[in-house]
Amino acid sequence: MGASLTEVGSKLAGLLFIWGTIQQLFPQILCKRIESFWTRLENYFYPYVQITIDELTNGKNNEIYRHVDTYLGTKSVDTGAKYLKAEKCENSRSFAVILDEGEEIIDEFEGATFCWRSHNETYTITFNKQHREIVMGKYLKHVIEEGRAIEFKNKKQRIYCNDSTLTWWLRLNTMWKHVNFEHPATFDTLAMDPKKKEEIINDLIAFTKGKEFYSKVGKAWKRGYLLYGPPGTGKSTMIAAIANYLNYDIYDLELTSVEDNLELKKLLMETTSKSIIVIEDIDCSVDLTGKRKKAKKNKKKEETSDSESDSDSDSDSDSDSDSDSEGKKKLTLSGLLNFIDGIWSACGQERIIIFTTNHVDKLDPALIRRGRMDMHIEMSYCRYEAFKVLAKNYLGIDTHPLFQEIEPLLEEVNMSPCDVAESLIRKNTSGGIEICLNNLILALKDAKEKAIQEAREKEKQDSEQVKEEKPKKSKKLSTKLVRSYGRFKKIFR
Ligand SMILES: Nc1ncnc2c1ncn2[C@@H]1O[C@H](COP(=O)(O)OP(=O)(O)OP(=O)(O)O)[C@@H](O)[C@H]1O
Ligand SMILES: [Mg+2]
Repeated sequence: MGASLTEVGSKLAGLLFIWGTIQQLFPQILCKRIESFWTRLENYFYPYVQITIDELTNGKNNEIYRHVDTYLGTKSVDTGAKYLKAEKCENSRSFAVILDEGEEIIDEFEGATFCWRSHNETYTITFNKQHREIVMGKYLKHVIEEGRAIEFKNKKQRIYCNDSTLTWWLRLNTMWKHVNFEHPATFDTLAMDPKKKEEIINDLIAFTKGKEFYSKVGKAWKRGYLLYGPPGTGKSTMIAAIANYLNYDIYDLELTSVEDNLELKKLLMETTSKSIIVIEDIDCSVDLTGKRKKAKKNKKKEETSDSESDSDSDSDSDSDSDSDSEGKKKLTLSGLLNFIDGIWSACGQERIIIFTTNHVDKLDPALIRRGRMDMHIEMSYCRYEAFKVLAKNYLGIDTHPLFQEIEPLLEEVNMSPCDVAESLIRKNTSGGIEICLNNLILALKDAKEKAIQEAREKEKQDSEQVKEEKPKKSKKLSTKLVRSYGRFKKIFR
């Protein structure tokens, strides 16, 4: 009896085990079958994929969301979306129009259709799964680039300066101080030879479109311009015109406020792409031997203690200017050269470096060699073509009978565009165009007369100098003759 009970028990246990196994196995297989069937059914009735772009990712602003926002804002006009929001964006010249909550728009790209929906600070894009490759490979990239380009076009330009008066804790955050840049200069208002102007504009266009070229030839994407010429010929105005043309920010680097090479490097690292780094009057900022001139703030000190400054400058010239061998921190020419085209100079992309000077001959050739300063642009005195631009700007005229008189005078006289503009700017106060032009003619004649007088005086001075030197020479000759006569006498005595 006991044996038969044990047998029944073990058989029951076997049956329970098989039942458990069946229970475990079948639902999974069944579920999988149902699942795959459902997916097939879903794909058949709903063959779409959805991508979500949130405004915040890990608590930080999602850059892609912003670009999508801008892109869809501009698309909303063409697609006839009805529910929109207008927003004033920080650092933007105009307000932005974006999709309102729940609004949808349809966008098309390469024959594919995409449905965008704004919902709860999120954008969702829905598309047919057969367009997955287009979306991943091209479309999203296109949306981001377009959005970025629109933002760039609308952004307010800024001008930055390196401020040595910033306290050290503020400098930890940034070494540059900025204000909005609102200079009205453009290439249209810039008075210079039209061919030269066109050449510069073409060079700028080639540069901005040169991303692939620069990467192909293995060069950092940057370009250097040297602007040289007498005062008042439009060097600073040209910088403003370039910045406005490209919509770039300007970093106005005051070298005399830079402590040492390391600080220069830090300043460089804090500049952004699509910007112009300007060093004005470069010949006044850095000694051509590579030594740094005293910072402006130390000027007074120098004046009061001449002897101190003498010994200082001596020690400067004694030391090897391009090395920090004595552990002294300083800004050197080599530091500046590294700033322009050392490996660190490639820490940002699409950057322009501009130097200006009144004395190009004073600059170290290493500083302005091609490759560092790719284009040397001479800003010269106002000739007839440049004058016509100024006349158009200041007087609103293309031609005038008095131009015939002005043209030859401008070719003869060296007058800066700044001085020419000064005569033309008095249109309102002087009473009219003709009076302005006559004033200019008088100013040009005066300048011509002055130049002739100066030339005469110089000639006179030169001839007097020659006269003074002649008796000296003849005196020297006679003493020589006397001496040699003495020797001659000695020999034949
Ligand atoms: N080529 C120019 N075209 C239009 N305006 C000019 C030109 N040159 C000078 N001006 C006028 O003269 C003023 C002085 O010009 P700007 O400051 O550009 O000269 P600069 O060459 O930078 O002089 P500096 O060498 O003294 O710095 C400008 O405000 C501008 O109005
Ligand atoms: Mg200037």
